[in-house]
Amino acid sequence: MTKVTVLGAAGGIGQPLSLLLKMSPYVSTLALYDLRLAPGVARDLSHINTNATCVGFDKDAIGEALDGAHIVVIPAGVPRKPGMTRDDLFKINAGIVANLVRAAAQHAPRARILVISNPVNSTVPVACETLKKMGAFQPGKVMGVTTLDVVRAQTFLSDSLGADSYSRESMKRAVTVVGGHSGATIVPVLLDPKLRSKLVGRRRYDSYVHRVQFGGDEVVEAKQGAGSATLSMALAGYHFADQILRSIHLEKPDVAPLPAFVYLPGIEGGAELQKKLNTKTEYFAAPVELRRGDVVRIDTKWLDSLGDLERKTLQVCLGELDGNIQKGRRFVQSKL
Ligand SMILES: NC(=O)C1=CN([C@@H]2O[C@H](COP(=O)(O)OP(=O)(O)OC[C@H]3O[C@@H](n4cnc5c(N)ncnc54)[C@H](O)[C@@H]3O)[C@@H](O)[C@H]2O)C=CC1
Ligand SMILES: O=C([O-])CC(=O)C(=O)O
Repeated sequence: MTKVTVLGAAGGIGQPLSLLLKMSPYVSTLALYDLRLAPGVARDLSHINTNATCVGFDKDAIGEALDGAHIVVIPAGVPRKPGMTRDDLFKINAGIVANLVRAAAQHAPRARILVISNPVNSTVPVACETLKKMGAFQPGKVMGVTTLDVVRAQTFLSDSLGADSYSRESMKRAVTVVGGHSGATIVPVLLDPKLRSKLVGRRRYDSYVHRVQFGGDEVVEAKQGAGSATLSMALAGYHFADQILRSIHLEKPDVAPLPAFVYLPGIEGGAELQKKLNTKTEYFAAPVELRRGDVVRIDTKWLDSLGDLERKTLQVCLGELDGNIQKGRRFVQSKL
């Protein structure tokens, strides 16, 4: 019996993500919560003939929505409009994430918390610091969802190499993404040396990396003020949640370990990663190993396949990441 609660379930990401979760054989209860419309969305989904029971909750029923959840997914918050950076969302979304995480700790203390709300590089530190303050922080249970970067990195690699010879499906183990989830902090890492050699031309590599780093802007511009990526994000969020669900149900992962933006000092492999990267950063996205739905180890194998250009991209990432992290930490620490 596995309960998943979606906070922000009536939004652009929340609705299709809830639809995908309703199709999951691992979900027995799907609880939808939003400030508006969640009971309506839940009623709609509840007519689908899959086993998960889908229930929607009004704004003042967050406790009930969260009660006993094994996984809490948070896509609540405002999205970008053209001309904005993810960091511009911090003012509103940091408070939303802090309040929702506080409620999750109270009503679902054993839940894995999957943070989608932007800016992830700061909202994950907000979540972790909020939990630390409550004495409820379990590092292996808080994950920033960066799967969309991996989905894009695979799609754009196929585009860049020529989809006729290098299909999108065949890219699944060819590239991962580490670092963070905004602009220069997004670092694609090619795992297949043969493919790397095909991208060697400096300009080709640079334009590939740029497209992965700024893929979000492409969607924001194309949607002309009506929001950011929702459908591709719902799929990516579902892929990530599916790996957690499989792990809870003692099933083997069906894809290469996905990255998540996590708190390094609390997780095995975190100190090794900091040492190898020569950084003190406390948060970083890297492929993670799961056990019973929790992150138990950070994978460092990808470091062995780094090329010179990737090392440079990583240095730029680390330079930028710290400011995002400190912003999140300060937000919580300033609220005594
Ligand atoms: N991690 C990632 O890769 C990605 C993250 N995002 C982020 O996801 C967030 C949501 O994006 P969309 O779904 O497009 O936005 P949206 O505006 O369509 O939906 C957000 C939903 O959150 C709800 N909400 C706001 N405050 C809430 C609260 N306190 N409690 C419960 N629900 C609340 C709203 O009522 C709305 O239904 C944004 O911050 C966006 O930047 C978007 C794409 C990718
Ligand atoms: O770009 C945005 O604001 C939404 C997002 O995080 C993405 O699409 O990667």
